[in-house]
Amino acid sequence: MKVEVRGLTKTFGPVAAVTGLSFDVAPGAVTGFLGPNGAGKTTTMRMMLDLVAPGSGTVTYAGRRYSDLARPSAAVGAVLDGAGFHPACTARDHLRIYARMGRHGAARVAEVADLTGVSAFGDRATRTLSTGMRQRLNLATALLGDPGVLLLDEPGNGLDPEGIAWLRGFLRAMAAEGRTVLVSSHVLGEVEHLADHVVVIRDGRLVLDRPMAELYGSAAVVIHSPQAEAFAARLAERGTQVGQPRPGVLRVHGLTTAEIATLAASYGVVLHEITPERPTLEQTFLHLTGGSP
Ligand SMILES: Nc1ncnc2c1ncn2[C@@H]1O[C@H](COP(=O)(O)OP(=O)(O)OP(=O)(O)O)[C@@H](O)[C@H]1O
Repeated sequence: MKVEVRGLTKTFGPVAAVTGLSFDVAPGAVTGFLGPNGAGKTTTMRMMLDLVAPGSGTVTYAGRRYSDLARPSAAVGAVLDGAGFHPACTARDHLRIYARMGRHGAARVAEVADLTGVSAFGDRATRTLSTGMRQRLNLATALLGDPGVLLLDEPGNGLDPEGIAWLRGFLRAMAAEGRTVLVSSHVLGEVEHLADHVVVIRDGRLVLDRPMAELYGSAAVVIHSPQAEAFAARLAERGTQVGQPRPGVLRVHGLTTAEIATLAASYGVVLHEITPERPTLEQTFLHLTGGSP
């Protein structure tokens, strides 16, 4: 289900939280929604869920507004900051209550608990849960309606490295099933190995909206070779841009690792190491926007 955000604007008194914001979120992919603290990510996501009324602009899901969806929680699953649990409720009871409210069927409780790892602490009172466990429980709640769209506000908050790796794999699998996944983060590196597409906002305005692959389009390849000088001369002869940062090391532009390895083999050049140089998302962001993230 494609999500279309068009011309969203929201002011809180004198604060312009979001201004004329438009972007699409495509199905079958993970879109990273990035911006520094206070950029307007949460406000945008709240407007996407009809929790905050926009000053102007629209959000549609496959052409329909959130309020016009027949069963919103079966179409759009969301995890926003500050979701509350009844403290005395167990994690599993919390899921049961939400399953009943959304008319999702009792069998879904065990399914989402297994999917998200909540089963491991299902009998514990929610007040005793760690931040990471709460994140999992929020995610499980969002999944009860088996929604085609997932909107997640900083879902990595409070997760340990293992939890983050799990979340990454989980969200990639959700996208692979054809779902539309939007994940906000103020840590640009967090979505680096997760998102297919990035939407970056700052001060409530769109800064960048493009496929992740394009962010790395101009990356160089660094090679180590005992015949670096000879190889550099060969590459330069065929018009390839090549630099030599230090003896035995070359930085090659405009060729893939496979093309370089094939050329080296054809020239009888031994390579010890061949590494695509991927600038971090932070560096790329700085380069593209000329500001600090
Ligand atoms: N209810 C509100 N009343 C007044 N100002 C608000 C309200 N909600 C948000 N703001 C302001 O709107 C701006 C955008 O905030 P928002 O929470 O959307 O940013 P964010 O990108 O989610 O930030 P963070 O990464 O810190 O969560 C901020 O200046 C914030 O102070």
